[in-house]
Amino acid sequence: MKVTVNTLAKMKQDGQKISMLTCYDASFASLLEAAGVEILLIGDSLGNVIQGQTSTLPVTMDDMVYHTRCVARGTRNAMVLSDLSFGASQVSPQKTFENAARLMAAGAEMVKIEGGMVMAETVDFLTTRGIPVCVHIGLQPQSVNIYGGYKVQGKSETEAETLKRDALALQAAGASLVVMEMVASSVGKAVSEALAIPVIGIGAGVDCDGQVLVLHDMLGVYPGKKARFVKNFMHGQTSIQGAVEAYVKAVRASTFPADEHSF
Ligand SMILES: Nc1nc(=O)c2c([nH]1)NC[C@@H]1CN(c3ccc(C(=O)N[C@@H](CCC(=O)O)C(=O)O)cc3)CN21
Ligand SMILES: CC(C)C(=O)C(=O)O
Ligand SMILES: [Mg+2]
Repeated sequence: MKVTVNTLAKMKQDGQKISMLTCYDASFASLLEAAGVEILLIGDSLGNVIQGQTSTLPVTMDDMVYHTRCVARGTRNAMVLSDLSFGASQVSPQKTFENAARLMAAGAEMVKIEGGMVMAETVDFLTTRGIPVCVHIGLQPQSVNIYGGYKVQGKSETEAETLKRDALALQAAGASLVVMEMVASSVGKAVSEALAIPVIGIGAGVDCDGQVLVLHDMLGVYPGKKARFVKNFMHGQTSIQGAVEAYVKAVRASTFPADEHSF
């Protein structure tokens, strides 16, 4: 059955964990959805894992549209979610809509935007005009040059409160989904409990409503630096299908992420 915003909302209500993985092409799209992955994210991490860049900043909207088309052709039931690339969502709600519309025309069913409270107006603009939005809070990789590195976010009590306040404001603005990256497990739990919409964590602890990893990280084929939140699911498996099924099973059973993958 087709995974929609309603499916995801019901899964949160029923306490069923949501599995999400990044995906960049049609062959992996059909493999991932056959293994039970609910959401396929065409992430701008394709800059790192497909293009060999050292950050996501050089990725263009043309790149995102191309990979979204590839994934959409291989997908029947999973939800297709695409990142807006750096520069595509920062200028104005109007320009963001134009870029998001390109992704939707290419086969995306929801778009993801990095940013906190500052993106509330944009979230409202898109969602009132037909485009469901996922907001990416906590560590926002497109802001790596502001942070001076990929660092855990929401460390102090006040920062954690700001994160929760931002998430609530974005939900009120119409967001359907949250991705929360690299925050303490206690923050992941608090934000997931505070929100009605599902929160998908990456390095945000086991108490989020779902989990996401970069495909190449969880298959152990990315040659770059491995973040603490990454687990190689090929260990003990003899096929990629088996590794992805093990990931889905671990997310559903809340055995991933373990403490060793959390902050
Ligand atoms: N292959 C890949 N996997 C990713 O998860 C990913 C990308 N690429 N590209 C875009 C962003 C960048 N991300 C990153 C990149 C590095 C760290 C990292 O080095 N983390 C360290 C530092 C922790 C700290 O300073 O406290 C870690 O040990 O987790 C984390 C997330 C997540 N995204
Ligand atoms: C790490 C995930 C959440 C992402 O945004 C990406 O793959 O680009
Ligand atoms: Mg991204």
